[in-house]
Amino acid sequence: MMKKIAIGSDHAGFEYKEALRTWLEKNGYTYKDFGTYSTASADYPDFAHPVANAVEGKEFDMGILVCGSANGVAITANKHQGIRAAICWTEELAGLARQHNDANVVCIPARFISLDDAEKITNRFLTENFEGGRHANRVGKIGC
Ligand SMILES: O=C(CO)[C@H](O)[C@H](O)[C@H](O)COP(=O)(O)O
Repeated sequence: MMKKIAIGSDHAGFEYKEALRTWLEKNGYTYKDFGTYSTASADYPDFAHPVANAVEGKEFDMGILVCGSANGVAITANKHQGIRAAICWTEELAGLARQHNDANVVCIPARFISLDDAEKITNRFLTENFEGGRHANRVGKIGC
């Protein structure tokens, strides 16, 4: 069964979010777009909190957040008890965020990576499995 995805960005991530929505559609994912809906200046917590709430509430399986550096959306999402948000700027980091950290939100720095890399990161994050074992113990100690 395909995962249900919550996606959001601020203005700096808007164009990549739009492209990632197309990528999600092409690849058969169901998603909800939590905004922003234009390149007008916007505040990343207004989109990161709703995406985090949707994943935390188990309405969606995973989240994708995009802003300029990915720092703002990651800091915001990680305020939520059930969220493990990881900033990923390579495919390998996306794989590790899933394998070792069971991350459930990927945070993409649109101003620092290519769109092609953002798509590869998204694909890896959504398809990689958590390894469990020693990592399950460590993730358990995070407390979320
Ligand atoms: O992480 C961020 C903020 O902490 C993001 O990179 C924002 O997208 C960035 O700050 C937006 O900057 P702008 O100068 O308002 O376009």
